[in-house]
Amino acid sequence: MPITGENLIGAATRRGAGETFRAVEAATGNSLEPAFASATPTDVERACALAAEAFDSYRETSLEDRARFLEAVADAIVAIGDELIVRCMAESGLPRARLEGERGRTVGQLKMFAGVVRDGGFLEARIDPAQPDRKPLPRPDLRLRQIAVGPVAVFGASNFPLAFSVAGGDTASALAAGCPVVAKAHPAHPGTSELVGRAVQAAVKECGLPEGVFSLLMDSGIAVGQALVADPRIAAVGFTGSRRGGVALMQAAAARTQPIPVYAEMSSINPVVLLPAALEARGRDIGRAFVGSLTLGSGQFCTNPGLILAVESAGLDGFLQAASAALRETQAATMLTPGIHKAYCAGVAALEANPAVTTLAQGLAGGTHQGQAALFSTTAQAFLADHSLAEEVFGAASLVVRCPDLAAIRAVLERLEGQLTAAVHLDEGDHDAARALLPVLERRVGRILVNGFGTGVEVGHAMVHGGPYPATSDGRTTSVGSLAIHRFLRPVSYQDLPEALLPAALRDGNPLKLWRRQDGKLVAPGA
Ligand SMILES: NC(=O)C1=CN([C@@H]2O[C@H](COP(=O)(O)OP(=O)(O)OC[C@H]3O[C@@H](n4cnc5c(N)ncnc54)[C@H](O)[C@@H]3O)[C@@H](O)[C@H]2O)C=CC1
Ligand SMILES: O=C(O)CCC(=O)C(=O)O
Repeated sequence: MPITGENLIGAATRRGAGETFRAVEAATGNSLEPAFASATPTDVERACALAAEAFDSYRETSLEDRARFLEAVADAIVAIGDELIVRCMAESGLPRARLEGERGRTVGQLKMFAGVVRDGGFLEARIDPAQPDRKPLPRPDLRLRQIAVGPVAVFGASNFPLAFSVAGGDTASALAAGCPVVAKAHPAHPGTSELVGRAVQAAVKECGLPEGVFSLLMDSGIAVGQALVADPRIAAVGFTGSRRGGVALMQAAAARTQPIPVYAEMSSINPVVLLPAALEARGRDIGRAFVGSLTLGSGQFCTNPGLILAVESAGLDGFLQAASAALRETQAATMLTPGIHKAYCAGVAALEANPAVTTLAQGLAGGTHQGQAALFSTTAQAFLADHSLAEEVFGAASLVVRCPDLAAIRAVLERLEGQLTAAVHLDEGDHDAARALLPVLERRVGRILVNGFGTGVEVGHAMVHGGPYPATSDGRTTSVGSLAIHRFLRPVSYQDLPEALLPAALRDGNPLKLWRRQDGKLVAPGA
């Protein structure tokens, strides 16, 4: 499939008339062909108009047709073949095995949402039958279902060019909910974006859906994204990226005449608590496993373990020795973009220059575009006194906070902003300490895990990939897993509608065979 550098606007391909730009080969910094041209305000307007036009018909597609469409998108992505992986490797610097795995996750995610759609549970159908004889007042017939919110703007992430990008979790969950999507390609991987975008475009056509169900816009800067969020036809935004970018989109959305929700997944340092019994029993093993998680994908995971908390002990010394030894042998790895590499180097330099911070170990030095892993330590007292130490350094750097006691660990956790994950390493002897920390962790994070690290999010039904601000803009939601669909739904009540006017999900006789809540009680289809 040739990459042309065009915008995909509904069924059409259209060369933008805005500023041109090229993808950059992450490993070398060289430009890649072809030239991409940024979309213009007219392109944004056309994509949003088509999305609005498609909305009423797309959101009422049958559950089976919508599920088949999601599967067709998955199949079309697989059908691109190796060309997708090769282009993505060049643009992102990520290795083949990682990207093949990420493609599997992307396809699996689309198929999971196909299952969610077929099941129909997301409609949350509820029926409170009329009680005409109720005293003192009769009760009306009330029926409720969830409907799609409207066209969704999706901003792909630089660090997951497939699973969190053009046909990633935000797009899959929005399409599953019944929302058309206008995606804004990340300028770090425009070729990958176009290939995936063309696969979605082909699936829309193959399934006979209105063309406005999907569009893809290119931009070297932020103008297209700003125009998209400001467009009155866009009803919600999905974003993964920097805190600065996410906050800018939240502000743009809030400044609209009709404000809309922005679901932004932004920054997180993912505290890891090492409890005393676990450290004493296997501090060295935990140290080696920690370095594996820290350096995965050159540390470019929002779930990266950026903060380690432990009480001073021989076990902690063992952890630090093993982690430092493993880190010193770690190869430097290509980072996603020169900008991300520069930001990482600046973050590491700031830690090195901080008098309260000690450099424990560094990975092997690398080339111009490669990130060198680094491990630092400080004290709980210094951490609590210096807010800059809690800032995300996006890459393979982590800070160990040496604590005098468990109370200091708790004080550091209380100081942290919202996080995506917290990991606790524990043995049975640590259960009392862990129990005492759990309420703090629940207040701070979206996912609590034991004896592991947060990198590598499982896509499933019980997953929360979210957390209080600034981990995300709305801690009540998740961007991974089937619950992500709820970001793009809203409930509507139908009072006293004649049967002929009711949506199928709420009709007598339950034609869609849904689980429904009847007078508050869950009733199985056919019951
Ligand atoms: N926490 C996380 O999951 C991630 C964090 N990052 C952080 O973000 C930094 C930069 O990485 P990027 O991926 O380029 O993130 P970014 O936030 O700068 O850009 C992400 C997307 O949002 C758009 N955008 C950014 N600012 C905007 C604005 N003001 N108005 C409209 N659109 C805007 C960009 O064009 C891009 O499409 C990294 O160095 C890292 O610190 C990056 C990737 C993931
Ligand atoms: O750890 C993962 O699998 C996902 C990480 C993520 O969401 C991100 O880095 O943006």
